Amino acid sequence: MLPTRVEIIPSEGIVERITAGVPTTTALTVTCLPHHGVERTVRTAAQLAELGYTVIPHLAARSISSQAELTGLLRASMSAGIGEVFVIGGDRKSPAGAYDSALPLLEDIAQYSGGLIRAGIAGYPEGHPFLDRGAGVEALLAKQSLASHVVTQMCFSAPRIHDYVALLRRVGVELPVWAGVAGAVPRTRLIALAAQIGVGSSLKFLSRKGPLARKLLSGDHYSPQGLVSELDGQAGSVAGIHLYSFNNLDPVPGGPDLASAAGHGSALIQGAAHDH
Ligand SMILES: NC(=O)C1=CN([C@@H]2O[C@H](COP(=O)(O)OP(=O)(O)OC[C@H]3O[C@@H](n4cnc5c(N)ncnc54)[C@H](O)[C@@H]3O)[C@@H](O)[C@H]2O)C=CC1
Ligand SMILES: Nc1nc(=O)c2c([nH]1)NC[C@@H]1CN(c3ccc(C(=O)N[C@@H](CCC(=O)O)C(=O)O)cc3)CN21
Repeated sequence: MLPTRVEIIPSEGIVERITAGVPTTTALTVTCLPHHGVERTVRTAAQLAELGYTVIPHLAARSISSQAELTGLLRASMSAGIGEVFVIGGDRKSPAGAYDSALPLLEDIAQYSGGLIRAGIAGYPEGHPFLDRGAGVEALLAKQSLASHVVTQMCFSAPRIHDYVALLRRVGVELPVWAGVAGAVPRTRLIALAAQIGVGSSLKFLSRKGPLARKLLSGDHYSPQGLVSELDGQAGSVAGIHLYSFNNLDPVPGGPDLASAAGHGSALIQGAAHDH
């Protein structure tokens, strides 16, 4: 069974919700949204790390204003026992400082942490709103010597993820790839979020697939369980599952109890299974 990490948004009250319902054995990643800022991400990640979770804060280059701010963020992370971050350009329209994309930030993280912090970088199996496929792959090639793994944008198709991993291997990207999978979130919210973050085309792809799409998107909640089983069944292609929870941490009514979840049999994945 593939290892799973659960992505959360550092919104008000999230630490309390997590401690109430998520076992400390669940690895968590904390997003960095433009309107939240990076300090909030690192503060939340440090709190959760001190409570015993393995936590990976997202550092968005365009939200970091200076090298001094970066060293402060790294110090706070390392003193909470955090040994890994996820580095992205970030959605901020104009950069807050000199870091305008992931690469220069990765370089400074390696330097200031003395190579002690691992870094994940983003991959786009479904394409990207403004990076064409070639530019996306070029960016990965430029970053790979400073990174430990790739995490994909939300994706809804196992073959598409496998094709993407094969493409990366062909062009010389050797990093382990974690497949980005949407959690058991309400279907209408998932569709709105997908459009917002630029994976709308991926959902259109699904809608062309007739009965399969209807099955995936039917019921109140999307269920990632089928996709996760397919990825599990093809061991060796992906290194793990990165579950975008969108803070939907509550077990779906009638689903299994999240607090008793183990491994990636997490209720966050299984919760919506009864929908189908
Ligand atoms: N996949 C994910 O989980 C997430 C993706 N994103 C968004 O995906 C985009 C690419 O980020 P990375 O994959 O880290 O690429 P990157 O930072 O390595 O950049 C690749 C290329 O895109 C340009 N670029 C990056 N962010 C930009 C932006 N906001 N506006 C205009 N140009 C930009 C860079 O200058 C560079 O030429 C960003 O907009 C990022 O915010 C944001 C958060 C999470
Ligand atoms: N372009 C891009 N930006 C991202 O931030 C991002 C990706 N792609 N792809 C993968 C994940 C998905 N992410 C998301 C997407 C939406 C929300 C979201 O729920 N936004 C709420 C605001 C939440 C809040 O302020 O507490 C919204 O209504 O916009 C959070 C993280 C973060 N990641």
